[in-house]
Amino acid sequence: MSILIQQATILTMQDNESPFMGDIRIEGDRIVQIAGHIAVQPGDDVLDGRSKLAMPGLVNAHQHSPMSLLRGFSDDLKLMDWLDRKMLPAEARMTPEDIYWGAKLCIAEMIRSGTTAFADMYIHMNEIAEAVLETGIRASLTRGMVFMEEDGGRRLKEAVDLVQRWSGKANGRITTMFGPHSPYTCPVEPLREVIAMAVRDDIPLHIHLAETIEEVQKIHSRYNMTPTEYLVEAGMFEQTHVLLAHAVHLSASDVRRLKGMRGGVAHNPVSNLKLGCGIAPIEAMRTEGITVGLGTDGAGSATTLDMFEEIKAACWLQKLDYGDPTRLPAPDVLHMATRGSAKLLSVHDEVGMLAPGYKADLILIDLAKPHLQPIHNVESLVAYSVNGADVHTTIVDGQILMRDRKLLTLDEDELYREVNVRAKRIVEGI
Ligand SMILES: CSC[C@H]1O[C@@H](n2cnc3c(O)ncnc32)[C@H](O)[C@@H]1O
Ligand SMILES: [Zn+2]
Repeated sequence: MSILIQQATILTMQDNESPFMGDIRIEGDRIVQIAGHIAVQPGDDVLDGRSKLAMPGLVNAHQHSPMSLLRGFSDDLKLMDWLDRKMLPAEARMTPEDIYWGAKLCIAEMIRSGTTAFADMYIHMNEIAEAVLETGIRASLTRGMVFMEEDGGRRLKEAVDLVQRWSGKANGRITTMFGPHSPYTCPVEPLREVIAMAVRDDIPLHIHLAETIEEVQKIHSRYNMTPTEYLVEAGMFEQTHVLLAHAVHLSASDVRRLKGMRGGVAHNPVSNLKLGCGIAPIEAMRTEGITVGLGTDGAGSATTLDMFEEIKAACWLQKLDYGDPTRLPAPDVLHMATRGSAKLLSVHDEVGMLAPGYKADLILIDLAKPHLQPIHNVESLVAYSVNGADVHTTIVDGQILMRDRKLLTLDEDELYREVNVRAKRIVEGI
């Protein structure tokens, strides 16, 4: 199967390369050529790129995909109340089939808004993997582990099974991590056990860190440390790649401690804003050379999975925090949402950039709209003006998942019927 995109404005996200007009040839799952003009070959599926911008698909570095079923069910609460009183009781009622449909709802929204890969942490991960397999998106899947009660090793066994069963599946679209949920739900013994297993088998870790001031207080009263120090003391950063979600409440010395870490931080500005968590010190992390990517968190908290909203919110927060509009400029935030997040998912050697040899994970944005004209600066336009509804075409692994805004791997009517019935049953009486 070959695809030829003709005469698009191309933003490759390669270092020091300005946007230019040209063609992109895709063969199988890879980009094979990018040039000013590429001849059509027999059998090519030709996509008209005129008035469109081709860029790498966005990578959502922190998600809880089935929480799309809980979007709008419980808003305007503090994180711990929201989790304990609303989310956990609802999750206890979710069947594996609910998880499957919730993940599909989430994936539909992501494909529609230009996300081509995501990092997920949840329960019943086999069903999420099935949804990823069917829909064609790329994902790094993690069985989230809360160790506050003895479970006879069930969660850890499920995490190991996920890795063994799904790593590298779907032509490499599916990868896996281990997911101890957070410092406040993982006492040191099981945490050390997971870290040792991750080191032994070279499996990356995905964990929430320092999301709220309450978490900082809790960890301080339990261990007389910051949440970051707690993970450092447990040996988390010694030999493993770690994806840290949130990292809002880091002291200056916490940031220095993370310098040189493998992996990095998934910044979730919309969720942090909505839950009133605080502003993550993104500019300080970047100064220390820490990789920062962007994520949404689950739709239960963020409400939207549109990464273009995260891009805007990330810029606005750093500018506001420093009282300085030069902070987190457009090219840097786009780097975070593509190459930065791809690094957090350990796929940066083939995802996050448009280049020959890279995976064909890309989007076409329709620029023929009043809010996207005139075009002075493509990167500014993408960061500050584009939104998810402007995405015209989404391609992952060389497969077109959305064309002219029609989803090709999902039946939306069936999807909306299923999720409405299931969502109502799950939340009833909570
Ligand atoms: C055990 S699977 C993952 C677990 O995480 C919960 N969750 C969703 N959003 C957040 C958040 O912002 N901080 C901490 N935990 C969160 C989700 O409800 C699942 O139970
Ligand atoms: Zn989360």
